[in-house]
Amino acid sequence: MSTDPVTFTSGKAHATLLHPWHAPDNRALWVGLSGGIGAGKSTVAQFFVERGAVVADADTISREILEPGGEGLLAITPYFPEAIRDNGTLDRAYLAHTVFSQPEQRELLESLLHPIIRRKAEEILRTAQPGELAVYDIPLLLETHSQSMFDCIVMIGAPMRERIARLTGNRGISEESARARIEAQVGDEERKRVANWWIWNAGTSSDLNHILSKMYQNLF
Ligand SMILES: CC(C)(COP(=O)(O)OP(=O)(O)OC[C@H]1O[C@@H](n2cnc3c(N)ncnc32)[C@H](O)[C@@H]1O)[C@@H](O)C(=O)NCCC(=O)NCCS
Ligand SMILES: Nc1ncnc2c1ncn2[C@@H]1O[C@H](COP(=O)(O)OP(=O)(O)OP(=O)(O)O)[C@@H](O)[C@H]1O
Repeated sequence: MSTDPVTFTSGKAHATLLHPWHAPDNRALWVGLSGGIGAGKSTVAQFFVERGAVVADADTISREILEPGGEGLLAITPYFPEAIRDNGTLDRAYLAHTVFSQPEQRELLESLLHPIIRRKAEEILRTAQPGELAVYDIPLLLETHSQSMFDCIVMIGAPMRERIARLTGNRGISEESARARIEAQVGDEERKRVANWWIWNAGTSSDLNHILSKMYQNLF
């Protein structure tokens, strides 16, 4: 019997089953999807959306709760009053600069927002029925110690140079800002330690789609 890991390859991209896992038979399969900024999580999440999965997106929830009147904005206002504009909206660029240049400010912000984000994500994911996929797209899966929520963890990585190029090119983020966020996140070696599936998104978008299709067949 072969002990080679299961790997699907397309061009420079691959998906490898690093740690086998078991699907539950009486409820939805909960998948944690994570990876560093710009590695390709949202692209993978979209793949799952197109196949009918229930998907919760931590960044989207985080934005929603920071809208005027949102639970998150109310929680952070006493601690970050200078980040709230006169019209009651959040100055996200100002807050980003504050928290990504001062780790203790970032930890404060996270301690206020992460419990709310997690509660709202769980509300969404719990709507998935047995036989369905519940996928949580969460950049800070490891940093928030969320591993135990999931049956299967899919981690995605990509070469640093390409992540920076994709972020500065497609998303209009400055290189300095991208690097500050990368430094605030765990590295790929730590991610691989908990990953059931490891996706290396070093090829084209079509390579990524190809290996995702293979991995998806393997999930059921
Ligand atoms: C600081 C904020 C206002 C900056 O907003 P901005 O619109 O510039 O970025 P956005 O929210 O779209 O996040 C983009 C990416 O930045 C990275 N990022 C965001 N927050 C963090 C963080 N606390 N630590 C490390 N990386 C982070 C993630 O990779 C994320 O995908 C915002 O990111 C925020 O409120 N962060 C705290 C909440 C949080 O931890 N969110 C991450 C999901 S749990
Ligand atoms: N294989 C690829 N080839 C070229 N571009 C890609 C590839 N994969 C993703 N991209 C693009 O790179 C950018 C970052 O990808 P994506 O938004 O999926 O990353 P992310 O991990 O969700 O980032 P964030 O942490 O900011 O949410 C997007 O514009 C996406 O379209």
